[in-house]
Amino acid sequence: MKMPDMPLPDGVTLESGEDPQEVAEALAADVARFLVQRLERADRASLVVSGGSTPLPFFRALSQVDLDWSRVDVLLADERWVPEGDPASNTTLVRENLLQNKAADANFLSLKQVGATPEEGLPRVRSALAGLKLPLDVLILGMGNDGHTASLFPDAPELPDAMDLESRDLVLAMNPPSQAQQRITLTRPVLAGARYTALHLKGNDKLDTLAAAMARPEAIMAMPVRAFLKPGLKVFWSP
Ligand SMILES: O=C(O)[C@H](O)[C@@H](O)[C@H](O)[C@H](O)COP(=O)(O)O
Repeated sequence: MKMPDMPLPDGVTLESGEDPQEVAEALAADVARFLVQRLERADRASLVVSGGSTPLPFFRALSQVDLDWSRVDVLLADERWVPEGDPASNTTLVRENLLQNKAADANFLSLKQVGATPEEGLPRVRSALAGLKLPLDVLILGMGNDGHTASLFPDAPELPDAMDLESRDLVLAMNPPSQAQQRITLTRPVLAGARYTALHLKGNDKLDTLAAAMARPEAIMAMPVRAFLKPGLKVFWSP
């Protein structure tokens, strides 16, 4: 694939192409290879995906892959606190596009549980995730142009807790004033421990944001995605 001319932090790789579909398929093939390897060594594997608009072709490509999906636990890195079926629901996006075809046998662990607010729903979300083994196996992150990833938003009052590497919380409620919906997110220590991490980006604007994130690696609270620009990260980008 063609690479944009961009210096990357040590150990971070970039795969890029002109065609978003082709890049999504390359990511799906890479993820599938990793999942198959994990399933040779472990009873189950976890696959953590992000919502938003970028992952749709990746979900559809991955859903066609032949592997033992009955041993894969799928969950979201973050969710908007809206009912299933709402156009903003990441759960609905995943159910309709990833948990289909060959992947219909996967076990889905939902971050959206009963409760008027994410704070109220947290105990049920923790119960839903009780069987999840850490470290996570595969993590696919997205990124917003404010430098958020998952629901680690720079303007969320809960950000210091969610970014705390000493925190033992698996999930936290997030209330960023910039967002239309309340959120729930896996915390940084959980996300950052994943065995395989990819950052899936689409659009020239995202490349500019990535360059801005790389320019000041230490300022992670201003752009939380910076916390994930570390050795082993695979960036997949298309215009
Ligand atoms: O629920 C969400 O919104 C996310 O999980 C979020 O972190 C997303 O990955 C980025 O905002 C990128 O979103 P786009 O793919 O729509 O640009």
